[in-house]
Amino acid sequence: MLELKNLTKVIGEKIILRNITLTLREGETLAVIGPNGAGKSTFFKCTVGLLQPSSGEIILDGEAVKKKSAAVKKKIGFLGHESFLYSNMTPLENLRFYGKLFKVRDLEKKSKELLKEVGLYLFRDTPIHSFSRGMLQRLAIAKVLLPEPKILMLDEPHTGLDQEAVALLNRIIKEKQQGGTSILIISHDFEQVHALADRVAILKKGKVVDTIELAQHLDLQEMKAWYEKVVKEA
Ligand SMILES: Nc1ncnc2c1ncn2[C@@H]1O[C@H](COP(=O)(O)OP(=O)(O)OP(=O)(O)O)[C@@H](O)[C@H]1O
Repeated sequence: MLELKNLTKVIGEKIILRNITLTLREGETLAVIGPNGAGKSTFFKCTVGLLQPSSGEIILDGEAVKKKSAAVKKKIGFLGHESFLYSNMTPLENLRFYGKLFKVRDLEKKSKELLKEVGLYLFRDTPIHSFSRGMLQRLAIAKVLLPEPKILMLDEPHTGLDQEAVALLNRIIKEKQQGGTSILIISHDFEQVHALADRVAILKKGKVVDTIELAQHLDLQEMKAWYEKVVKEA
C-alpha cells in the first residue's frame, strides 16, 4: 500500500501541490486526471522520488520512500516522460543493464520474453537510436516490468502510441491488474482512464478536489460529466 500524506511542493514562490493525501490501495488502479497545469506531473515526480516534496510523507508498506532504499525502488516501477534508456545500446543490452542493477533473476530469459511481449524481439540487437517514439515507449514498458514491481506508476503512458501499441499497453496493464499489481496512472485520456481505472482522482490547482469509484454502472459520459462539474465548481 502506498500512502501520500499532506504532500506539498513549493517551487520558488509558487505552491504547486497543496496538502495532497491519497492512498493507492493494494491491487487497485487509481487514475489521476486534471486540467493542464494542475500539478499532475509534479505530483508524479514527487511520488516516484524524482523530486523531493517540500513537506509531507510518502509511505510504502510502512517505509518512508524518501529514504530511496533499493527495496523501495524495486517495489515501484515507473514510466515517466523520460525513458532513461541508453541510445547507443540495443534493447537487449538496455534490459541486461537495468536487470543487473535490479538483480533480476533469469535475466536473459526474462528480457527476451519481455521483448517478445512488447513486439521488439526482432529488433533485439539493433541500437535504439534509430527507434521511433512508439518503439522506445515499448522498450520503456519492458524495462519497467523487468524487476516485477509491486506498484506501477505511469505518467501519460498512452501519449504518442499508435492503436496497436495502445492495445498492447492496455493488455499488459490488465494482466498486471489481474496479478494484483497496484497501478497509478496520470492521464488526459478519459477513454483509457475509464477502461482501466477502479478509482479516479481529480487534481486541480495542486489539490485533490474529488475522487470517485468507477462502479460498473458509471459509463464514460457520466464520468466526463462528473469531471466537468467538479472542475467547474472546485
Ligand atoms: N520547475 C518548475 N518551476 C516553476 N514552476 C513549475 C515548475 N514545474 C512545474 N511548474 C508549474 O507548476 C504547475 C503544475 O505543473 P505540472 O507540469 O505539474 O502540471 P500538469 O498537471 O502535469 O500539466 P499538463 O497537464 O499541462 O502536463 C504549472 O503551473 C507549472 O508551470
